[in-house]
Amino acid sequence: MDRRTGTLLCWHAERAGIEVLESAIKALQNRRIDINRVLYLVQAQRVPSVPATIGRTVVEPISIALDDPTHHAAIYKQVRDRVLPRLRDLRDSLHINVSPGTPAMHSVWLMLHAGGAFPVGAHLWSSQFSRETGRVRIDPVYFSITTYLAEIQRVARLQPQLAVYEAQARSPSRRLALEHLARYARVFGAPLLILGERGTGKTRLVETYVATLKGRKQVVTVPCGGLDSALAESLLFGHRKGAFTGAAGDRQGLLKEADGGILFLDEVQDIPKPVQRKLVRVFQDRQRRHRPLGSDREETADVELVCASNLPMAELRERLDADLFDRLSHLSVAVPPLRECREDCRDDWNRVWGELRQRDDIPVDAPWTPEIEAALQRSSLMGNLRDLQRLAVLCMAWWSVPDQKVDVASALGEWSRFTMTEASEVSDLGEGTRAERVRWFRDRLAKWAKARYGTWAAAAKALECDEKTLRLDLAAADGDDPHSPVPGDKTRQT
Ligand SMILES: Nc1ncnc2c1ncn2[C@@H]1O[C@H](COP(=O)(O)OP(=O)(O)OP(=O)(O)O)[C@@H](O)[C@H]1O
Repeated sequence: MDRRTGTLLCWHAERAGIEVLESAIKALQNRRIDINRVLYLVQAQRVPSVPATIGRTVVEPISIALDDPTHHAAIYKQVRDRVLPRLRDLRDSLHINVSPGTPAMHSVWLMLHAGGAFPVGAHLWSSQFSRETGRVRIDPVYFSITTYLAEIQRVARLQPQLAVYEAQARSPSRRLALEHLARYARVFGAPLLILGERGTGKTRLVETYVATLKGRKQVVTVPCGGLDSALAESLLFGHRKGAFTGAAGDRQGLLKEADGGILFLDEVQDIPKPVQRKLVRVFQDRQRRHRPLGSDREETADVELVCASNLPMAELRERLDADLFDRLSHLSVAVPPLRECREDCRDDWNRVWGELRQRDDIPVDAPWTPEIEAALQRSSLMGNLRDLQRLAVLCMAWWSVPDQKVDVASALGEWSRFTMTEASEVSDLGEGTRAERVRWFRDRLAKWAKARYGTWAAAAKALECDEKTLRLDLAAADGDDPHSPVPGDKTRQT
């Protein structure tokens, strides 16, 4: 093989000193690459004494202003501005030793290489001192852009960049709900119940926030709607071969599959009643005991249980087996609907936009005009985040590339046709009999007041009733007689 000449680019090794450079030059020589020039990056604040030559190799120090050698962005900027312009003519002759320097410096080399910032034919090397041979060996780094892309795609498939609510919500009601969620999710072993209208982001909260708080990566989500009894049982608990016609082999249930993680029962009220009875045992203690269909042995699993429902608590209680309800409702959090946290609408809007934006010709920033603001403030937003998603895709559809703006009137026109229809179908006054609606209203008023004013005392003061009245309004929604007079509540004694 022919000998080649080239330029070596690397950082000065703070701790090991100039020997690292000498060894790398020697190791490359052994690979028939003669380095005739070194571009030697040194930190401006600590310029070491650098020889003008090493053998026949000329050493050109480049002083880089860096306060913090672990600061990726600062390193990236300095290298891009001060170093890349000096490499332009080094086609097929640039060699970069990525080893000296901090991990942040290594990452910058790799990132620039992946982005195609170096001249064609640039080689990356990694040098290591071998204790066995007492020598430095140098190996090529095969890190092509496709390696990066493959990794990015793999990660994106496993865990897409999911937008999540800001931990510091602006509205008191969402802030309170998230505070409760954080507090409750940290009680390990106890089931957690999350209530909220459809589209309030319950599933997302469980799969991101709750999973992090509980320190469990894997979340096995079971959408419980539409499962018949036999299917639900075999899905959750598994079955043995021959347990029923068509059971050709043993099958592990989702409870076992979620071992070490979280089992999330979404729309838990839809689990068929016979299976609800069997779940009581699972919720009973931390061993999550259950019996696969056709098996005479119980199995256990180390699983954190989380349930969600879009029903209010009182209705959920009616739909669930009483024992199951008792066990799963100890720690419950209600995620407020968007119309009760309008202060958060703009942040939500930006996140929804960011998540749905797929094309580069659509702007990164979500459009925000007085008309959009007014619509989001006025609408009842019965679909919650899904209403924002609908508006976002409509704005994208009505985005005009030449004008670089959205035809807001058209997008909003289409949008309100849907949101109006929904609003008229869903009553803002609850459902059912007068008594049920009154109970529903009192419950919401009490929750809203507590969230709005922070404490029961402050809420009672603002509403000019006593604290006990408000607390009883909550209890009433959980089943107490709404018509029984509450002492001290002047409004209801009339
Ligand atoms: N914080 C967020 N920011 C932006 N988008 C979000 C956020 N949380 C959830 N979403 C999106 O909003 C939609 C509704 O979220 P999700 O499915 O979690 O709600 P849900 O309360 O579980 O609804 P349902 O009860 O109807 O299943 C999803 O498409 C999700 O992608």
